[in-house]
Amino acid sequence: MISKRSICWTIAGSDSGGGAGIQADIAAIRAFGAYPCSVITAITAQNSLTVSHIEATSLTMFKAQLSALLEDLPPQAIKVGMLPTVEQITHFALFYQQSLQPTPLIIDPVAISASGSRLTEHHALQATLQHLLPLATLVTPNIAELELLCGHPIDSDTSLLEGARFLIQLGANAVLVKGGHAHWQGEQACDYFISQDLAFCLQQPRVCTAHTHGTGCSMASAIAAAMALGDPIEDAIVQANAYIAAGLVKAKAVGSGPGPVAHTQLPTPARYFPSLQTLWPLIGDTPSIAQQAFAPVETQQLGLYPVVDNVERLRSLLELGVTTLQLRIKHQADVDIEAAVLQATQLGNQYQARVFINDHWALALKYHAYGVHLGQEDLQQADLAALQQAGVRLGVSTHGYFELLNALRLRPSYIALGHVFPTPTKVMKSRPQGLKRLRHYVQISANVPTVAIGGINLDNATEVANCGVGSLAVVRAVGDCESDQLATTVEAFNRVI
Ligand SMILES: Cc1ncc(COP(=O)(O)OP(=O)(O)O)c(N)n1
Ligand SMILES: Cc1ncsc1CCOP(=O)(O)O
Repeated sequence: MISKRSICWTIAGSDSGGGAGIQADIAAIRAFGAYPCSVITAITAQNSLTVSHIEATSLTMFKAQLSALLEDLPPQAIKVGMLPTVEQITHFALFYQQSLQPTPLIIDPVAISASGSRLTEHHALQATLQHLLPLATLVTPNIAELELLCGHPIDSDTSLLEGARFLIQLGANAVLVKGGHAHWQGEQACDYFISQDLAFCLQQPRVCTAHTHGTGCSMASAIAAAMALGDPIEDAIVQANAYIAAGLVKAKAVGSGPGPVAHTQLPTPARYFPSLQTLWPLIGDTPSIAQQAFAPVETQQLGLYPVVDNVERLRSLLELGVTTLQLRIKHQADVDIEAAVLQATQLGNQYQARVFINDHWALALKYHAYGVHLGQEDLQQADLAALQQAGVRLGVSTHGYFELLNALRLRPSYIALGHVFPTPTKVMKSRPQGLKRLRHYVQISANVPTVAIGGINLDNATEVANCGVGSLAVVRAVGDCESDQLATTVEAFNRVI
């Protein structure tokens, strides 16, 4: 049963041809597993060749739909497509502020159909800029829509980014410019995401097809659906990008003109997932990036991976034959960290084990540790180029699709995927990812060794291992063991992984 918690509204026009507008939105929202509710703003008479007639819904009917839904089916996210009249735009802006804020609001600024027909009143553009954009969690223009909104030609990455920045200056929280028609980009199509503090592009080989009808509507709805289900905006965008890539590959003609993007099932196969490029200069930051892959860990199967906070426990585990370990010392003011890193590194060398140092990359570099484990925030401070050149292995934490792509970009020695289950060990900003996502993340990680972490114990270790991960990282399952139980616990994990 779909719970009330995953209701996603689409506020858009009906496409009688079935490929775009409300019809596409409902298909995409359903495919993601959210529950679609609709507010119809206009009825269009169209087929795959042309739009022959448009009638805006009366303001009374528009208001009635919004009120009916609000009363009984409040949304977890909203997608707005075609709003054909100024009065609909101004009414919705007020209604959203009074009754719906801060529900995520994804605005696809539809103004012209793919066949070239104008879909909105002349003054609708100005009203969108003035009333709607400042409320947007995300605006998702294509190149033609961005040109209309910002009033200058978009014919290069530079003009595209200027256009996106203009929308942010108007108050939009974030902008995703879809690069499907950015032909200067050549064989690769890039979707650009820009917000105040993050800028990245998602790159895919361009799919050569004429059957792109409904791509914009479906993309914005997919993002809204993923957010309704609780995904953060970056993860929603990555999934929507993969969903559309798969939809374009599978798209077919239905009438005699361009056919609609296909609506596929999730999870989408790994080959449809984009690669990520960061656009650091845009937000005034240029962290060090290694040019080459990090030194390998020599195996896809790192096995049991205890994460411990003291050198004595590390030594005991080495004596029991554990070959992958991490020293993770946090918030222990009385500990001499440098001495602990040196000892842990020396013990690792002595037992020929893989000892990773959490966070303290400069000390790991100084004492030439086997490896370092870093979180996503740490990646911006660490001298990654120096670590890679020194042959220090790199493990990276990830907590979702976006962070996974960000980690893959660095070609690390392993990728940690978590947290799989709830854990009291650490205050987490993200949700538990669960086994279904874990399995999907392993597929997307391709040949990079994977490590699962978070809430793993002997009761659930087998089902986690069955997701295809090469390693199980545990804090409590080994750290909380009495010394006399340590050997039995290690043996039990070794039988699983
Ligand atoms: C294998 C492995 N995965 C994740 C972590 C988490 O590290 P932590 O320092 O607690 O947090 P972030 O680095 O993810 O911010 C780990 N230590 N080991
Ligand atoms: C450090 C860390 N990073 C993600 S979850 C986690 C804690 C895992 O601890 P436990 O194995 O006790 O659940």
